Amino acid sequence: MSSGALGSTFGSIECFPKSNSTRSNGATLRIRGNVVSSLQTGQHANVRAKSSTKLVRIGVLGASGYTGAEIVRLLANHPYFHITLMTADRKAGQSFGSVFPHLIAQDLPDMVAIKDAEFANVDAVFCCLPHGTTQEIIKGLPSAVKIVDLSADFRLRNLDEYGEWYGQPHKAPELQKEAVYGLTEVWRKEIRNARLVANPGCYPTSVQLPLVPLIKAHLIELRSIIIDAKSGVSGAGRSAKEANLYTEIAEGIHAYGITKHRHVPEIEQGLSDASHAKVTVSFTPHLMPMSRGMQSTIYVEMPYGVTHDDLYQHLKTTYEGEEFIKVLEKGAVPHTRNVRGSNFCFINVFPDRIPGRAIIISVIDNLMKGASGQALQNLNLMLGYPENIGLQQQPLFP
Ligand SMILES: NC(=O)C1=CN([C@@H]2O[C@H](COP(=O)(O)OP(=O)(O)OC[C@H]3O[C@@H](n4cnc5c(N)ncnc54)[C@H](OP(=O)(O)O)[C@@H]3O)[C@@H](O)[C@H]2O)C=CC1
Ligand SMILES: CC(=O)N[C@@H](CCC(=O)OP(=O)(O)O)C(=O)O
Repeated sequence: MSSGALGSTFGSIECFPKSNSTRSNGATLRIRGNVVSSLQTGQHANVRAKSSTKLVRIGVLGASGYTGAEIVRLLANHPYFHITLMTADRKAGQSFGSVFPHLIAQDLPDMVAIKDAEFANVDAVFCCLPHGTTQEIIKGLPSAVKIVDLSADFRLRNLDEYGEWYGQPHKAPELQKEAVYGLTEVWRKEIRNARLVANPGCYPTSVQLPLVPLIKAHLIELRSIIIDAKSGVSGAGRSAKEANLYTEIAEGIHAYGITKHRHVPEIEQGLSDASHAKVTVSFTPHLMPMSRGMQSTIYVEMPYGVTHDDLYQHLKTTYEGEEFIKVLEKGAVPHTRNVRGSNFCFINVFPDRIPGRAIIISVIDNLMKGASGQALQNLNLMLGYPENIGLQQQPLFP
């Protein structure tokens, strides 16, 4: 099912295939007319819809962090998912509304420490924990529980590479084998059947969405791919760090992780899969004085005879039916502010003044398509729902 078809499905939920109405955990979902209208009329009606259906029980591990809070925000508009477990570390024992007052209107369980979490009451989890802590926790989950892991712990297939870039040996190699990489528009078929999805990093999402189709179509040279990327500060998580103080970030921009950022092997794995050859990239991330948003400006060389217009047309055709990937009108510059708070990725292609080269710009919201938005898109797919449920909010502006 392409997400292009989902727009119409969303407005006529009674037409879901029968197979989508019975869950493997025995919970039965009855989709009724009132759910359709509640989807269209927002939160209040949505609560009504939730109470009239048997819901998928969701755990949010690391709910007191930025990506956890974003999942909770999105699930407020999800008619079939209901949060039954939330965990925190330093903030365990606190109510979610006291930690995130903007979400105080939701009826949610208090946050507990992982050691006190009761997984018998969950059907699926979003794991929003720091990398390194995630592997052991996931290893202990009941096998029936579906998992979308937002950390980097299951993204790299090569465990030696994981050890090298993350500075510690992998603690769950057997689980790594079953993990499916969650770049939805590229691995949709595999994600549908997965139990464990490794949600991509934010930078790798913004880079691979434009480059994977172009590489598959042999429209760019594999050598000399240069990625200049910029992120909002929420990309670094919510825990206090001196380098992320307002005074260190405001009114300036700086590069970091030059030549050794841990997203390099993830990007190279995805591009190498697309080309069936080893691809290497120059990648330099920068920190920007904004809370959310991410831009990757990508400089590529084209084979003789290929023009930037060929790249543009190919991306336009590839993503024509996709709800969340928008290749803009020719010449329009993607702005991070135009995707803020949404699951969109905006892309465009420009000719370089140097013949034979092109410049690709891709923007996302790092907390949405770069993390929690894509994670929800994936869990929807894994559980047989239309992938856009809970994700149709438009960008915030200004
Ligand atoms: N922020 C972003 O844009 C993106 C983040 N990611 C990844 O998603 C994951 C979560 O990121 P983010 O939400 O930004 O991080 P935060 O630092 O904001 O949140 C981390 C969460 O994990 C909890 N936690 C920390 N240490 C432990 C531990 N040892 N055991 C159990 N729980 C713990 C924290 O609890 P408490 O606060 O109570 O201490 C908090 O709930 C990370 O792996 C990150 O790399 C991926 C893509 C983008
Ligand atoms: C601004 C900032 O610090 N960003 C983070 C990337 C966030 C992300 O996607 O991290 P994971 O790969 O760990 O999931 C960083 O550069 O480490």
